[in-house]
Amino acid sequence: MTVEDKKFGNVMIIGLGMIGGSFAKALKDRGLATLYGVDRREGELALGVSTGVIDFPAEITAEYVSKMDVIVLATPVRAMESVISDLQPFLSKRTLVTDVGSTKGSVVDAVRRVFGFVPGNFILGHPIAGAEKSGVLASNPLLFEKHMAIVTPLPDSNPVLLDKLHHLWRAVGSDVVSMDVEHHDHVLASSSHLPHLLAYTLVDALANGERSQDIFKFAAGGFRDFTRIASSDPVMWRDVFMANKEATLATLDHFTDRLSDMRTAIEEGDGASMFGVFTRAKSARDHFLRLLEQRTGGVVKEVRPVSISVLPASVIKGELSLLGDKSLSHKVITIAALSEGTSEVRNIDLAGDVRITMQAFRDMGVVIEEVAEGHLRVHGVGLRGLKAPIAPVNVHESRESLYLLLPVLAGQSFPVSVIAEGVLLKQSMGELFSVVRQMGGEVTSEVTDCLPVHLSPGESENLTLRLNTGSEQLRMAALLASLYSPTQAKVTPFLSGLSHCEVLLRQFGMQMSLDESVFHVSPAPLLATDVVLSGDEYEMVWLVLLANILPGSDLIMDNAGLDSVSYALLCLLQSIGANVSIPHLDESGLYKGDVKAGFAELNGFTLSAQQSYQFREELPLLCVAAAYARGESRIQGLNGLPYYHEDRILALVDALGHLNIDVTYEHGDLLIQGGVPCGGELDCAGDDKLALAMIALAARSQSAVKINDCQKLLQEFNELEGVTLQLGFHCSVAQ
Ligand SMILES: NC(=O)C1=CN([C@@H]2O[C@H](COP(=O)(O)OP(=O)(O)OC[C@H]3O[C@@H](n4cnc5c(N)ncnc54)[C@H](O)[C@@H]3O)[C@@H](O)[C@H]2O)C=CC1
Ligand SMILES: O=C(O)C(=O)Cc1ccc(O)cc1
Repeated sequence: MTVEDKKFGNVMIIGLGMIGGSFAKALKDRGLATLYGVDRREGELALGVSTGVIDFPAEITAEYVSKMDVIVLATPVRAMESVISDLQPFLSKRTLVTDVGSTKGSVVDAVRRVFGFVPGNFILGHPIAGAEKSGVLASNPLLFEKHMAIVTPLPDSNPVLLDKLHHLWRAVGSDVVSMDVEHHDHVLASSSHLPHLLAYTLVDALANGERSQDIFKFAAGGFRDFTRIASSDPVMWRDVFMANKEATLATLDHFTDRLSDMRTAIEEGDGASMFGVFTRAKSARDHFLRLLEQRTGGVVKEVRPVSISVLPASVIKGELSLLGDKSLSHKVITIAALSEGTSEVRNIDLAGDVRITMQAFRDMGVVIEEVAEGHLRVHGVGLRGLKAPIAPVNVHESRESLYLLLPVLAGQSFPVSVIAEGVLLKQSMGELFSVVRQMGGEVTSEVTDCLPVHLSPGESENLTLRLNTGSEQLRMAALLASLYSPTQAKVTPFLSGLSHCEVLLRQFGMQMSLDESVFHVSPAPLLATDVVLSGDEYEMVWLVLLANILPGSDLIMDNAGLDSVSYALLCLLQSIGANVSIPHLDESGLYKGDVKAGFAELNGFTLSAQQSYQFREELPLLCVAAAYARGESRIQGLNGLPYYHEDRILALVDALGHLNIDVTYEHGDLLIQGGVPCGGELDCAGDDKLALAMIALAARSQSAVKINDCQKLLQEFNELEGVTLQLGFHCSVAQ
C-alpha cells in the first residue's frame, strides 16, 4: 500500500502507552495512516515497532513535526503542557492536534498558556474506553470499537479539522459525540473519576488494616468488581485529580453527604431509608443497563427486523384478560407517585416506554417496588414532594412521559432541565409549554418551543386552560397542571365526555366537578388508593374486529374498562352489524366488565369528519372493517386530522390497494369497496397500530400475508404471540 492510499496520512502519537498504542494499532491495522511514535521511554518505542503498533519511532523535531497530518497527545494529562511547548515552534496550522486525556479543561488551559490562545487546529477529544492496564504492550486495536468518543470543539476550531477528528474516531469504530469542555469535566468527574477515587481509597483503607490478609483472601465478587479499577496507573490518576479539582470536589462532597445519610440510617436502624436508596439505585442501574442493551458499549445496536406472517382461515376462540392500557400505565404511575400514601397498582403493563416515566419518578425520590409481574407498590410523596434530580430528566423518545412530567415538574419548588432524544427533539411542544407557562412556570429553550427545556417553577392564581386539540396527552397535562393551582382551576377540554384521565384522577381523590363541559378542579391533595387497570382498549377493539372477520369465532374479554370514545366506537361497530356485546356504565364513569364478540357480516358505513376525528386512533381498524364490509364505506375529513394520523391512514390505503381492495382517496375522503383481500407482503413502517390493523386485514385474505417491520409492535404488545396462540389464531413471528 502506498502512503497516498492512507486516508489520514502521517499520524504521530506522543505517549505510546495503552491508549496511544491502541489508537495507533487501530489505524495501522486498517491501513489508514503511517504511524510515528514518541515516548520519553525508549523501551516503549522499541516495543511499539517490534509489535507492529507503529511504523517508525520519532522525536519532537522540525523534521518530524512539520510532515504530520495529525498529532495525538496520549501522555498523562499533566505532562501535556511540556509536550505542547516542545511542539509549538514546529507546528503548522494544517496539522490537527488532538488528545485522549481524561480531563479537558486542564488541557485547554495548557494550550492557552503556551500559545496565548487556542489555535483552531487544536481540537481535543476523549475516548470513553479503556482498562486498568497501562503501557504499549496492553495496546488493543479493538479497544474503541462500539464505544463512545467525546470531542470538545471550541468556537474557533477549524471545521475541516473537526470533521477529520470525527472521521478518525469513527474509523476506529467509535460513536462520536460533541460536548462542551466544562460539561465534559463535570460529567466525567461523576461517571469516571469519582469511582476510581472510591476504588483506590477502599482498597487502601482495607489493605492496611489488621484483617487485610483475610479480606483479600475471602474477597467475594463484590470486592473484586468494585475494586478492579484500583489497579489503574497511579500517575495517570494523580494527574486527573490534580487537573479536575473543582468538578471532582463537587461530586465528592455530594457523595460524602449521601454516605453520611446512609451512616445515619444504619445507626438509627432506619430500614425505610435504606430500602428507598437501594430500590432507587437498583432500578436506576437496571434501567441504564436495559437502555445500554439496545446499544453495545455506546453504539446503537441494529434492531433485527421482525416480520409477522398471517395464515388465513383461522378462528379466535376463548376467554382472556388483557394487560393494562400502556397510556394508562404511564398515568397511574404519575398519579400514584404524587399521592399521599402507598398505592397498589395491578395489571400494569411495563413494556415499551412506561419504564421511562417510572424511572423519572424514582430519580426524584419516589420509591416504586415491583412486587410481582404487573403489580407495583408506589410510595407516593404528595403533589409537591418530589426531590430535585441530580441530572436532567430524560424522557428519551416518550411523548407520553413528557406530557405527564412537564406540568408536574413546573409544580415543584426546584428548577429542572428536561432532555429528550430522537423525534421528540424535532417536534414543536408549543401547546404543552403554553400549559406550563399558564401555571406561572418559566420555560426556556434554545430553539423556540422545542426540547431540551429548562423549567423554573412559578405560581398562578385562577388557572384557566382551554384546549384547542383533542389530544388525550394534552388533556392529562392540563388536568395535572390544575392540581397545582392555589385556587379553583378550570379546564375546558376540546372533546366532551369522560376520559380515562378524569376517571383515574377521581379515583385518587381529585376534587372535580363538571359544568357545561368545563372541569372545575378544587385544590386538594391526591390520596393513595389501590387500582386494577382495565385491559388495553386498542387491543380489545382489534380482537373484536378479528372475531367479527373470522367465521366460527367466539371470544370473551373479561377486563374491559371503556371510556366514552371506546364505548362510542363499539356502538358504531354494533350499528354496522358487528357481533359484540358492550358492558354497562359503572359508578366510576367507565363501561366495565366483559366484552363478547363473534363472527358477523359487517355493512358498509359512512363516518363524518367529526367521527373520523373522534376515532382518529382507531381509524386503521375501521378501515379494515370497511375492507371486509358489504358495499361501500366512506370515511370523511381525513385531511383535517393531525398529519401523523393522516400519514398512517395513507400507509394503510397503500396496503389495501396492494391486497386488491378497491380504495380511493380524494379531497380528504376515503372510499373503500368491501371485498376479499388477496395475499402478499406489506410494510407497517414500524408503526405498531398499523401492524395490528394489517394483521386484521390479513385475517381472512385468500392467501398468506407477510407484514414487515413489526419490531415496535412486539415491544409494545409483547403478549401478542401468547394471546394469538391462546386464541388459536395462526400468526408467526420471524426475524
Ligand atoms: N487508561 C485508560 O483507561 C484511559 C486513559 N485515558 C487517557 O489517556 C492518556 C494515556 O493513558 P494510558 O495510555 O492509560 O497511560 P500509559 O501509562 O499506558 O501511557 C502513557 C505514556 O505516556 C508516556 N509519557 C509520559 N510523559 C511523557 C512525556 N512528557 N513525553 C512523552 N511521553 C510521555 C509514558 O512513558 C507512557 O508510555 C491519559 O491522559 C489518560 O488520562 C483516556 C481514556 C482511558
Ligand atoms: O477501566 C475502566 O473501567 C475505565 O473506566 C476506563 C477509563 C479510564 C479513564 C477514562 O478517561 C476513560 C475510561
